[in-house]
Amino acid sequence: MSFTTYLWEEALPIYRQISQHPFNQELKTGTLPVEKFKFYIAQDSLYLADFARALAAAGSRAGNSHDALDFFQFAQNAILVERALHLSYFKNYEIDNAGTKGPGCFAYTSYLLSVSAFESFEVAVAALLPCFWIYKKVGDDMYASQSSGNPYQSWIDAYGGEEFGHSVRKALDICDRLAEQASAGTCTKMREAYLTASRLEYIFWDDAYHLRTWPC
Ligand SMILES: Cc1ncc(C[n+]2csc(CCO)c2C)c(N)n1
Repeated sequence: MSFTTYLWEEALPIYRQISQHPFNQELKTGTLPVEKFKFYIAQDSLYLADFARALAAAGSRAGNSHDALDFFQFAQNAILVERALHLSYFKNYEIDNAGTKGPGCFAYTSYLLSVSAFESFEVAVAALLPCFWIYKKVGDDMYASQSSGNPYQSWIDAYGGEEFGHSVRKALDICDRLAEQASAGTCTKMREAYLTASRLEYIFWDDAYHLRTWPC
């Protein structure tokens, strides 16, 4: 069994909760209240800006130029996605300001930035992987059961598409190759990082669903 297949199985209970979360169920059927989608989009634009920095920081510490280039390309892509979000969704949904990070977005971006700066490349790759893989699976699931006239269809199309699938495959292959060469101790840290980032993905959606901001 490949390392990433093992990761998927270990984190399956978290993925199931994400996939069954009312935010994603209502996004899929198009019944998600618009203020929850707007909250999510604004937080996601703040997330993507830091996610791109984390990808570039991890890439700068890659062991070879191929992996570095892939991570720099992922970083470039995250910035382009963020820009597209601003141009289209911010305009369509009349969001004039992304505001500041809420608790889940803050926790997730702070975690990815610190792992990418202070842990090994291997552990950083494992922490950055759920962002790709969980979105691919969530996107595929929504793509497969489309409801006609869904106002959120363009969001679903972005993550269910082929081009995105190619990036996910690359990230998975890098993670598997690194794990094959890593010590048992590093593999344990990779698993922990993957699980932590998966839980933070859950919290990100849960915060949007409950429009959660700081308690004080
Ligand atoms: C909270 C949150 N997690 C994951 C993604 C998905 N995502 C963002 S950028 C990118 C590809 C980078 O090249 C992917 C897969 C998101 N949008 N928001």
